[in-house]
This record gives sequence, structure tokens and C-alpha cells, in this order.
Amino acid sequence: RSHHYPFPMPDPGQWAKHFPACAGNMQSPININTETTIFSPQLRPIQLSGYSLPASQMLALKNNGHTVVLKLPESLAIAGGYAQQYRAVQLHLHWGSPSEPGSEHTVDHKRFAGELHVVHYNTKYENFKAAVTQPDGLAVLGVFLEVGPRENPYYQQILEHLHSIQGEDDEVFVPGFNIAGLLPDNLHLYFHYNGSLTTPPCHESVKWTVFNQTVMLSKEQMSKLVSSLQTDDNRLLMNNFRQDQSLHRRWVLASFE
Ligand SMILES: NS(=O)(=O)c1c(F)c(F)c(SCCc2ccc(C(=O)O)cc2)c(F)c1NC1CCCCCCC1
Ligand SMILES: [Zn+2]
Repeated sequence: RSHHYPFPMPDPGQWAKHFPACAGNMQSPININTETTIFSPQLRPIQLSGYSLPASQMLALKNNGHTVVLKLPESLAIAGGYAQQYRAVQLHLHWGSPSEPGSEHTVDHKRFAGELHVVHYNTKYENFKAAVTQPDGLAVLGVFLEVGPRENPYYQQILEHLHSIQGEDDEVFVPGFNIAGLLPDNLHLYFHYNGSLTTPPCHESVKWTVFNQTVMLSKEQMSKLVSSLQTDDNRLLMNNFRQDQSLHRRWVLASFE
């Protein structure tokens, strides 16, 4: 088990006992109410650099008992859309069950089948551990997953390895690929707000970008995602999303009208 978290991870209602930030007023995820988002024309398209990795570059893919995490090299960077430079740390997924959707953010209370998070840290800090507690420390790109008619070749590069990491803390190395293929084609339609990690320690250090365009996986791919991984005592790892948190005094910006 990871040395970070009290295990078994207490249920969300108890998180604040061990991690007071989880009871803060800038928590994530949130419901995005499109009636009250603020159109902000100054929000520039998100630009990525170094996201296309050669197959010769092997990446660690781990079942950490809460999600599947792909560790990313710092050579991947956000080059536009944020005021400061952010470099990649890892990406991971949130999902539901065979019968229920499992995205973390919702839009007008619609929950999508799943959600990808690509986590980056602000390079003005030494490393991500130093950044993770700072208000401008992290930038997470969120992408909604939906079920569509065709297999998604980019997600397949992750999903085809899930059978090798069924057990908690199992890890395998996978060949690099174009990580940008996991994101929508259109990176200039997005919501933007200040929030937090959606797991303990819930630090309020995330500048969130949630893309308006979704990505499509096949039914078989989604079913593989929700039925491959196990958590403690060999239970299926499902519904690994946090309930939506109050917005309090925050506004959600939109890069489009
Ligand atoms: N949505 S999110 O970004 O808040 C998020 C989650 F919701 C997550 F659920 C997770 S996984 C749960 C936390 C965890 C557990 C074990 C290990 C380990 O064994 O290495 C590591 C982490 C998870 F890893 C992340 N992202 C991590 C948050 C924890 C550490 C900070 C920087 C990396 C991003
Ligand atoms: Zn996440």
C-alpha cells in the first residue's frame, strides 16, 4: 500500500478527519452549470508540446488501488492557455460500473461514462511535491469519455494492458505513444476554474481545464475499463469518482459562448 494515504482509504465523508483540506471551499469535482459560466475571450487555446512519445520510450502503468496511473516524463508540457509553464506528472482515469457512468465533473448534472485527468505541475516549483500544496501548483486537463461506435486506438494503448495489472500495486511498462491522442481534437473549447485534487490530501492547488468536446471509446473498451482492475481484498475497482463539491464563491470560466 502507498505510504501516502491511511488505508483502507476512509469513505469520502471521513476524509476531512485526516486531511482537513478536504473540507475546504475550493474543492473538486464540481457540477458545471452552463447557465452561469462566464464567457472569457482571453482564454487561449490549450497548446501541448512534447506529447508525442516514441514507442522506444517505456512508461510505467500502475494499478494503485484507486485508479490506473500512467507516469509521464517531464518532457510533456502545456505550452499555451496557462499563464505559467506546467510539465506533466501522470495521467489517470475515473470510471463507473457496467451499469453506471463515472466521470468526476458533471455538466448540467449530466455524468459522463468516464473522465481522463492529465496532471501537470508548475515549473516555478522544484518538483510536483513542492507544487502540490501551492494555489497555482497544478494544472489538470480533464476530458470526458463517452461510448461511441468505434474503438479508440489511443486509449487502446492503455486498456490493452489492464489485464496485466489487475492486482493492486501491480505495475507494467508500456511503449510510448502520442499522448495528445487521448485528448479531444478541439483544445480551445473548455471550462476553467480553481479547485483541488479529488482525492486526499485534497490540496486546493489545481487550475482545472475541463474540455467541452468529449472523446469516444467503444462499448468493449469502456466495459474493459470498468471490469479489469481490483482494489483491496480483490473487489472490482469501480465508481472511483468523488461526489460533486459546492462551488462556494467561485466562478467557472468558459473559453466559448
Ligand atoms: N483526480 S486527482 O488528480 O486528484 C487523483 C485521484 F483522484 C486519485 F484517486 C488518485 S489515486 C489515489 C491517491 C494515490 C494512492 C496511491 C498512490 C501510490 O501508491 O503511488 C498515489 C496516489 C490520484 F493519484 C490522483 N492524482 C494525483 C493526486 C495525489 C498526488 C498528487 C499529485 C499526483 C496527482
Ligand atoms: Zn483524477
